[in-house]
Amino acid sequence: MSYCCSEVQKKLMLVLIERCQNTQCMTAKVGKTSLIMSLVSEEFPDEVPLRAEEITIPADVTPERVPTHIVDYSEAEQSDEQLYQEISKANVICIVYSVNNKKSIEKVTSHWIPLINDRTDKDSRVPLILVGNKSDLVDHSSMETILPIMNQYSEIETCVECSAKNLKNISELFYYAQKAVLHPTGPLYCPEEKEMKPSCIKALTRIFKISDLDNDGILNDHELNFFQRTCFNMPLAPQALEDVKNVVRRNMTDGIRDNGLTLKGFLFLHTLFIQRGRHETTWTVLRRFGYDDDLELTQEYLFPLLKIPPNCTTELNHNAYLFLQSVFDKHDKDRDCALSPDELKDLFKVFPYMPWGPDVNNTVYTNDEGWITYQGYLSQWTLTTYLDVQRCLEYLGYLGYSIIHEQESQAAAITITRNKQIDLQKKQTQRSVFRCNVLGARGSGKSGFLQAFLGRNLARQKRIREDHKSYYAISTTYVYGQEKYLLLHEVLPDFEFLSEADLACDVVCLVYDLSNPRSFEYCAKVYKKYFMDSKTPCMVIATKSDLHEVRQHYSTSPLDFCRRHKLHPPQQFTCNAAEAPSRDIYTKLTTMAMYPHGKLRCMCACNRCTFCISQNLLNSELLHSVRAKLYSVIVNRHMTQADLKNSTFWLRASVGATRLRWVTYWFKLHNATLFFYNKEHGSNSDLRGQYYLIEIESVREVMWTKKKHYSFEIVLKNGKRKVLAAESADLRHQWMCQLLQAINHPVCNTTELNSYNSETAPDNKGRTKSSPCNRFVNNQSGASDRLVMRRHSTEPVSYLWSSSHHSAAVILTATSPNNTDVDLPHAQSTPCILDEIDQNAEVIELEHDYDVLPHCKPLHTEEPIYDTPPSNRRLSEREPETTENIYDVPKYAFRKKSVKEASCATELPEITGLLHDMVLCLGGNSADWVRATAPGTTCQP
Ligand SMILES: Nc1nc2c(ncn2[C@@H]2O[C@H](COP(=O)(O)OP(=O)(O)OP(=O)(O)O)[C@@H](O)[C@H]2O)c(=O)[nH]1
Repeated sequence: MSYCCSEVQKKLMLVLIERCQNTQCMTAKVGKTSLIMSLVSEEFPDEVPLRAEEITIPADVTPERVPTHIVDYSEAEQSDEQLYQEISKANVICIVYSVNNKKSIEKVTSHWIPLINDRTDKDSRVPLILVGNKSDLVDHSSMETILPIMNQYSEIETCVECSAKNLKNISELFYYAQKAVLHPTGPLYCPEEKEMKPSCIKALTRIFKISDLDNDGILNDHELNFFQRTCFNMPLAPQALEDVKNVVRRNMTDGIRDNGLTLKGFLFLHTLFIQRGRHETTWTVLRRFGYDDDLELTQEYLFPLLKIPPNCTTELNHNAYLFLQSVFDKHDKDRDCALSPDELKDLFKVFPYMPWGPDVNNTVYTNDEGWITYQGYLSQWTLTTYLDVQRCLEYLGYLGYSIIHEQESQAAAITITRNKQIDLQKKQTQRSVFRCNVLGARGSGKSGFLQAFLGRNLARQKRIREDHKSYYAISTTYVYGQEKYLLLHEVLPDFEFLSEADLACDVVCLVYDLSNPRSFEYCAKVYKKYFMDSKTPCMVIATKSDLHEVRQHYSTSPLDFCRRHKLHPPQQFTCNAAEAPSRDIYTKLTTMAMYPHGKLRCMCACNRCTFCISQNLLNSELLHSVRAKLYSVIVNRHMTQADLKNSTFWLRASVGATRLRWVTYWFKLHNATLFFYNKEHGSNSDLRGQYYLIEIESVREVMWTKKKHYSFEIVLKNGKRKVLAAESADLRHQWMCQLLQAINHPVCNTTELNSYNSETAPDNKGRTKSSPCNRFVNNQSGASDRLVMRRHSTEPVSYLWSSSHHSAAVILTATSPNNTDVDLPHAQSTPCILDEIDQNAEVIELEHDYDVLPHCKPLHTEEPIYDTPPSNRRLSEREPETTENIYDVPKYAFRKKSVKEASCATELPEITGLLHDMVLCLGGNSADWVRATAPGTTCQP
């Protein structure tokens, strides 16, 4: 990767100075002005002025692509004051001496270096380049004299011998000057201590943690290759990888573990590069991960430009959820689907500070131990994105989102929703997050209402410390099969001063305590003052319904008030129950937020209008029993429940960002949705996700060649595929039938399916067997339309949604073959097909076609829904950005090194990546060289 001027926002200033203070030197001028003239005109000038004009070399003709100002200094023309000024402005200073003039060499240490150092801070010394001009006049090198000086002064970056007359090494001199500025040693390395500086170690440690995709403390081959590609945009040859590991192995005991690079080994490699004068490799890595010259993350990296138009909100897109899921998975070491305090600390180790305080635990779902669950974790990210998108971008930057997901910037994680006014006009929305402001008098039960959304009853709420209280609560709800986030915000009860933020929301919740006669008045007043004329839907909630209801001291009763203002009748609510409070009310609020126009249809409880009549019908016992009958008839036609009860139903799932692994879930087909759960007979809290059958295009058998797996594949309309496997051919057949039937496919009868049973079909070559005959496509528009219509037809049932799920038509048992901790019946006995997949290149090739599912989490948690909102499922098609590699390094130039190294200096290789570069640097005698220069050894740089 190279740096263009937009990446390195600096102009490089170069000051050339020479010794010319006494007569002797004046007669023996070292030729700095000639050097500048030769560079500019590409010929040696016969006559030179006392001082060259200040020149600027444009960025596009310099190797490092930064504009370079070259400033000449002449004692004859300039005062000391002017010289000091130029020194203070310079980014790099070239001290020119003449190789045939010993005195000019001596003056480097006796005059120039002390003069420059006196005018610069010790910690921010300007880099120096020693330039030995007139090499055409001698047939020996001045290096023997110069190298001890280089060792004495750490600020000397490089020494170059050149000839203005022969034009030898002229451009190289300027190249090194640029390089000294762009890839300075100072921030990286302490020459006195011969080790990397703490800030550099900190930055590289963060980089290591981000690159360690499975968080096992080592970079395995896959991760190293990914790292290599990310930083240097090219893969690493397997042999090169082995060579590097061998070098590290030979030089330190704990640099390699389990055939992977440990953090120690990683830091060792970088120390080695810096000592070898290959700072640019380390800088390339640092800059790729967002660091500037001071080893701070740049503003552009953390806060990319993102314009949010008015009336739009910000949400995370599918890609971002996938990334966050992989981050969660890699830190949830014990696989309990929650982050313990230690796991959370580990997750935020790549942050400069702890971003989540204890209030977060009261904002989102936690498990019984009070640890943030997977769903809680995603909810908190959703909340941050909604409320403070800049902060979200910053956090994503710390986690390395744009790097790991190969995006241009963190902004690629954000979806800016459509203007809300357009949503209102069109009466539909694509948004996934809806905000509900909760208002009510003091003590009316607002906090209780928020906490109840997180499944906490009153007894549990009483354990919350006052200083850990949160004014937000966020979780998911389902509205017509779509998962949506509902964000509740408790507004402080100050009637006179409600700010715009207190009022701006998608739905308002007016809360009063039915046991307190003075409670409703506040709601009525707030409604009349702020919401009566607004288009924001409102819902009145009568809290503490477990207590005795009293008459409200207000001119009208709450029910009459609601009727008069065409509001939904007050909804009774209590969180004072043994169980977790009901979630119905939250679903209603989300529905109102999604369909605000719906309030015109029915906000009454008159039992006379069409809406009320349909509502009663839909809720009627009769309809429920008819539905249940029909359902069981369909199910029983193809399978008995008993047949499937003991079946294992495998699902291919991706765990982490990169590895594919099989996990197993229990599946339940419910209406047009295939739900999958962590455990048998799972409830909402065990739900890991679902497929909407309407999204299924086809179902087909597949066969894994090496072992008998009763697999089949469902192909979604977006091209994604999911491979599932049952325990027997029969069960597979039944499942396929069931799914085909559920998608209204006519081609489903026992004979047809059996005749294409993969067990009997010969196919030894491919991973999967698929023929046109055993592929059933859900392309009947009629069928699809019917499903769509069915979905739409539920819309008028706004606010009447019922959260009750019908009992499972089909329940499959499942186990996680890769997780021996799983306490499930088939964990040991069921064959695992992971090995086969991993070994089979064909299978891996198909990796991108498969959707990613959350990893099986066997333990019970409180969370109700797991998967990311379907509306976010849009994968970016963008190609990864390509970057160029660094230019050639010139010949005959010496970076700082020992006499021994200098004597055998050869042309430096092109940089092609950390490890590749290492191998090239080391050459044939790599191991010997590394041993001689390893940190802590006696070799002097
Ligand atoms: N019996 C009963 N008590 C409840 C219920 N909900 C809340 N409470 C109690 O009512 C009191 C006030 O509840 P909060 O939720 O703190 O009320 P609030 O509106 O947030 O109060 P402020 O933040 O002070 O405005 C507390 O003592 C709760 O324990 C409920 O459903 N039933």
